[in-house]
Amino acid sequence: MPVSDSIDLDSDANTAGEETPDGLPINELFHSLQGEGTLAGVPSTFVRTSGCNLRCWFCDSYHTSWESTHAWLGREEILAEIEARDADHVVLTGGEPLLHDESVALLEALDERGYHTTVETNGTIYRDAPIDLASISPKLASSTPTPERTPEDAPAGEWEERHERDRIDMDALTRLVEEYEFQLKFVVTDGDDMPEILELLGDLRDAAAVPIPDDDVLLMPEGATRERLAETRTRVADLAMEYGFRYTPRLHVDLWNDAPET
Ligand SMILES: C[S@@+](CC[C@H](N)C(=O)[O-])C[C@H]1O[C@@H](n2cnc3c(N)ncnc32)[C@H](O)[C@@H]1O
Ligand SMILES: Nc1nc2[nH]cc(C(=O)O)c2c(=O)[nH]1
Ligand code: SF4
Ligand SMILES: [Mg+2]
Repeated sequence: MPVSDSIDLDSDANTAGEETPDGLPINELFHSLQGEGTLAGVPSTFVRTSGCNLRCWFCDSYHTSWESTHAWLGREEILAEIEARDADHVVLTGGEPLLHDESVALLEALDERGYHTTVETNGTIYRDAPIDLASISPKLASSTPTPERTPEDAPAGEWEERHERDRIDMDALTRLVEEYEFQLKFVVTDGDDMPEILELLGDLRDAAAVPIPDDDVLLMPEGATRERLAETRTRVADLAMEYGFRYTPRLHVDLWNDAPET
């Protein structure tokens, strides 16, 4: 059920506007199977924050980035919604969840309660928090919203420069891989993406004080719908075999296509 349907939007904590000290802008909160990465298939509660510092043209969470919509939920309300869902894995995603100071406090509260936490992040922001798996998806040049590749109704061109400037922060990436158990999950369309992935990995391996095994590098096919995935996934699986990286499916798209709260 959409969080906006299950929660009283008129309560003070949900007033749209400034970020409250103990609350987060929440786009949706739901129970599903982890669809991506090394924990694919694990029953998990997803907490999707609103707001992003990037604007990938392909973003499958349009309402957290291009057209940010949300309810404001207090920390205790979020915890109660999570506890009501009975999964011991929690996935904090967005939007970009690490934009928000409050994400740290939420992760601390989840850690105290014994949850396994995965944070889905674009890797541009480092925060010190109890994160069990940093699921980092650095954005390649092919994600940049050029005027030809901007979603319908979105402001054309406006975000191109900013996205291109901010999509890689080597210091943040380095700290994330050094401090947390991690996976690097690249969204791939075709072989043209591979030189940039190899270059980025080379730079990160030079910068980081920890090993970055190929086993922790995952190629994920670009596609927010079954139709689109049918075009990209075999090509991306072939690239994973060719380069010796892992392939990750997008199980939730196979199972539920682009339905919300899946
Ligand atoms: C919506 S993002 C939120 C977390 C964070 N902003 C990020 O990009 O990692 C969650 C995951 O979905 C991936 N993603 C978004 N749109 C996609 C698409 N069209 N095809 C494949 N993966 C996509 C992102 O790369 C990321 O791994
Ligand atoms: N089932 C499911 N698995 C996911 N893994 C990462 C997701 C995300 O949007 O961050 C996601 C999602 O949206 N749904
Ligand atoms: S960084 Fe993540 S949430 Fe932000 S626009 Fe890209 S895919 Fe969407
Ligand atoms: Mg998703």
